[in-house]
Amino acid sequence: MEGDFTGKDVYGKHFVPKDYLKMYYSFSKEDGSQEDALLNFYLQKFHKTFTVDGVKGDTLIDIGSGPTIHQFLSSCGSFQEIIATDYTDQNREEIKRWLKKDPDAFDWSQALKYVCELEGDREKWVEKGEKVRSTVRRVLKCDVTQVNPLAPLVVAQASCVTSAFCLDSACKDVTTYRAALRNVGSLVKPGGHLVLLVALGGNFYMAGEQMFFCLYLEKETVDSAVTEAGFDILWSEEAKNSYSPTYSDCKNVYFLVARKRIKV
Ligand SMILES: Cc1nn(C[C@](C)(O)C(=O)N2CCN(c3cccc4cnccc34)CC2)cc1-c1ccccc1
Repeated sequence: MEGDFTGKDVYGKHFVPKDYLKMYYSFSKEDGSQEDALLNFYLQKFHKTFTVDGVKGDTLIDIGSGPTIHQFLSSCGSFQEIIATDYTDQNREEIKRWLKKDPDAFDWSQALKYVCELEGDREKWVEKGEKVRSTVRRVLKCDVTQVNPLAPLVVAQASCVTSAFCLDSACKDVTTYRAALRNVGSLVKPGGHLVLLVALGGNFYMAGEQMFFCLYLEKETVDSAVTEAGFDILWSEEAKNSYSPTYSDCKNVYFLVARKRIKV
């Protein structure tokens, strides 16, 4: 089942955050389920990057945040400010609902508890939520196909840029993917870090009843695009895609941490 490229307009019109969040971010009731395994993988790798390996700095920009905040749970203690961004209004609104403690916001408590357990005290999950809320200061529009993805705003280069499942969904081919990686990489200051979470080996994913395009990527394609964008890959790790095959045909999920070369 292959999907045609899902243009930006399709996202804006047909992407329903609540459907997506229910499918990909609802912890199952029984521990250790297949679906949890993948979310736990991302949370463990963000924990390794920021809490164990100590990647830190002044500002972190998250590109293509979608309607999620799981990607901030480990980094919120390592940066003075986090800027969340997304292309679609409904995703930015979903993030703002959670930041404002709107009763209709998605319940991230299971993910908060999991990350607090990784940090050694599961009971600290309420404080962790408040820390995320105080660190995510701005929620901005982004478009990775623009040379300045945050245009018309000009934002100072950041110590770290993270991007989860964005470029693979936003780029129609590898040429566009390489260009988008250069665009996103331009937001990182020299010596700063780039953290990517990529779906590998697939063509589509579902959000509710709607099919969305996913660029078919292999690890080597991502690695060479990151290197050509001016970064040295520090480490990376793959995990099997344990989502139901009806959700997506992607084979693996790929976590990568890279550092921007300092031009001498
Ligand atoms: C899980 C998962 N989450 N997501 C992220 C998701 C839901 O697609 C999203 O909300 N996004 C990314 C695309 N995005 C964009 C779309 C068009 C143009 C954009 C221009 N700039 C920036 C962003 C743009 C808008 C936000 C994808 C998966 C997934 C992927 C493969 C297999 C299985 C699951």
